[in-house]
This record gives sequence, structure tokens and C-alpha cells, in this order.
Amino acid sequence: MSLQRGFTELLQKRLGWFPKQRRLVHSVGIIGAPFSYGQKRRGVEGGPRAIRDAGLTERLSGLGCKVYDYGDLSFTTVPNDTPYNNIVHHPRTVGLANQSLTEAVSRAVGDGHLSIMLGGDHSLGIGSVHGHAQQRPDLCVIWVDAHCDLNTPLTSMSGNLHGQPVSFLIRELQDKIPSLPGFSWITPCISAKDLVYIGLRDVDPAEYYILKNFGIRYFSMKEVDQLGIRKVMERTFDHLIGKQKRPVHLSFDVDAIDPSLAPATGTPVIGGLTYREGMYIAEEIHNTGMLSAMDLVEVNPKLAASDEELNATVNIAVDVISFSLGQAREGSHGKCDELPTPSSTYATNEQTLRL
Ligand SMILES: NC(=[NH2+])NCCC[C@H](N)C(=O)O
Ligand SMILES: [Mn+2]
Ligand SMILES: [Mn+2]
Repeated sequence: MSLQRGFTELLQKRLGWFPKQRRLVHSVGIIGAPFSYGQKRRGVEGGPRAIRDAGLTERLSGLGCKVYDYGDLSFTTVPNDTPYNNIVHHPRTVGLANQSLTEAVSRAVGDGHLSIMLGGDHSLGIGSVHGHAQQRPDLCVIWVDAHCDLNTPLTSMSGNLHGQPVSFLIRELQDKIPSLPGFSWITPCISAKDLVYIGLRDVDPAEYYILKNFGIRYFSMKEVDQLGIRKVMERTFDHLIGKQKRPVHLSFDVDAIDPSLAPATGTPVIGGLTYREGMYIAEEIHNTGMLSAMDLVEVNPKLAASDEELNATVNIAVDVISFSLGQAREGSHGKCDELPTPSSTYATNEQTLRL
């Protein structure tokens, strides 16, 4: 990308030569969600800042996206937020955060943007999908993650709500979900058939029960190995989109990528997606033309053992977003629409020199 931009800038400076107006790819709305109460390791609230500092806006603008930054949401820590059932931590704080995220995502999509939510922990998936669904009730969800985040408040062994968001979203599961303080506003908004997982490799017993008994489609790392990422994506789209196009919500947990590549995250699991598999997923989702909102969550700068680890993780996060928004390894149209000829080069060079 920077090579391409560098080339264009060089042509502009040296030759006074301008390519045709770049094609506008997307109008995107960025929402920062610096939130960590869905799990116990502080630091993941620094995700939005780290991802922005790595140049997200510039990368997206360079792709031709029109970027609108809604800034960071400010979340309230509810006092006396006692655990539900002595297990589930910070229910009121997590519930309230997701309520305001719902509004923010709904507004961004309502304003005509493709919503990009920067987490924060994955409990934020509740509000992001919920807010998206308020505008696009026919959406489907691709959840790229080492974990399926499908525990209910009654099955969670960790008590962390970032391991439970999907259970609040699926209609068929609702008679299994207790009423949690802080969560009364939620209405489930997807069916089990509207969801596909990619990258799973750490699934709890109750989560496996749900995957199997509710007919949820998933491609664990085993299927990625067996089929290859190309077939995984083909089958994902066959299942979710088929002939009837519909909006896609991509919820990307950075721990889907192998921890040797993206180590700064709270629940790393060995044996993850390669960089190339991660980018292939993002490229193919972009190619559907149906991406309407996405999440990039669980980047925890405080868990990086060095600057290299932090940069590696954050750069992958920016790459996943950029590839989902149209960056392509083969290069892309609209960057260079015509080549300068010797005569146009000469003429514009003269002009530049005279100025
Ligand atoms: N978003 C995540 N990183 N989730 C990890 C969840 C781990 C575990 N299954 C749990 O319920 O606690
Ligand atoms: Mn997750
Ligand atoms: Mn995960």
C-alpha cells in the first residue's frame, strides 16, 4: 500500500501527473470502544488508541475510503457491580457499555457508514451486532476467533462476559439465558443459521453442546487444515449468503491469528491462523461487497512483552481491517488508471519546472 501511494506521490511531485479521481470504495465510521470489564486482564482498553496510532485512518484513506471517526465512547464503571451468581463479573458495567455501543453502531450504520468497532474485549460483540441489527435486521455474522464465545451466564467457567457474547444474540438460545442485571434491554437478533465461526481451537464443553445441538456452522482450525482456507470461505458464503445477498457483520478477535504473530492478547491459543489465512478471509469478505460492520477486538498492548510484539499485533489488526475494506495483495484498481506517456511526462515536467 505505502509502495503504491509512494509511487503515486512520486509521479505527482516529479511529473506533475495526477491519476484520475480515485474510486470511492467505502464510507467508514470508526468507533473506539476502550473497554475491558468483559474479562480480568486490564490493558485491552488501550486497543483503540494502539490501532489508531498504527495509522488506521491513513491506511483506509489511502484505499479510497471516506473515513469518519466517531472518537472513543466513554464508559461508566457501575459501582457495587456484584457478580451474578457469584460467577459472572461486572454484569451491569458490561451491560451498560453494550447498551451505549448499540446506539453508536446503529447510528454509524444509519448515517450510511460501514461501522468499524475497535475493542476493547469481545463482550462488545453484543452491542456491535445488536446495533448493526437495528439498522439491518437481515444481517449475518462471521465470527473469526480461537474461541466461540458461546457460554451462557450459567455455563461460563471463567465468569468472563467476553466468553459469552454470542449466547445473548442467538434467538434459539433465549430460554437458556437468565436475566442478568444490566442486560434487560437486549433482544436476540440472529438465528443459529445466520452465524459461521472460523478459527476455533478452544471450545468449552457447553459451547460444543450448543454448536452441535443448535446446528451452528463452524470451521475450526481442523477444518481449515482439512479443507484449506479457500473452501472454508466458499462454504461460509454458501451457507450465509447463497443467492440472496445480505449484510455481513465480521467480528474478528485478534486471537484467531496464531499467537506467534499476534501475541499481545489476553487469551492466546497456539495453533492459529497464519497471516495469509487471516488476510485471505478479509479479502474474500471484502469481495462479497456485503460487509456492513466489523469489530476488531482483544488487542491488549499491556500484554506485549516488547515493542516488536506490540507492533506485530497492532499491524495485523490494521491489516485485517484494511484488507476487509479493499486492500488486496494482487494490487487494486483505481490506484493507477492510466500510464503517463513520454509526451505527457515532458509537458507536465516543463510546467513543474517553470513554477
Ligand atoms: N473473547 C475471548 N477471547 N474469549 C475467550 C473465552 C475463553 C473461555 N471460553 C471463557 O468462556 O472464558
Ligand atoms: Mn472472542
Ligand atoms: Mn478469542
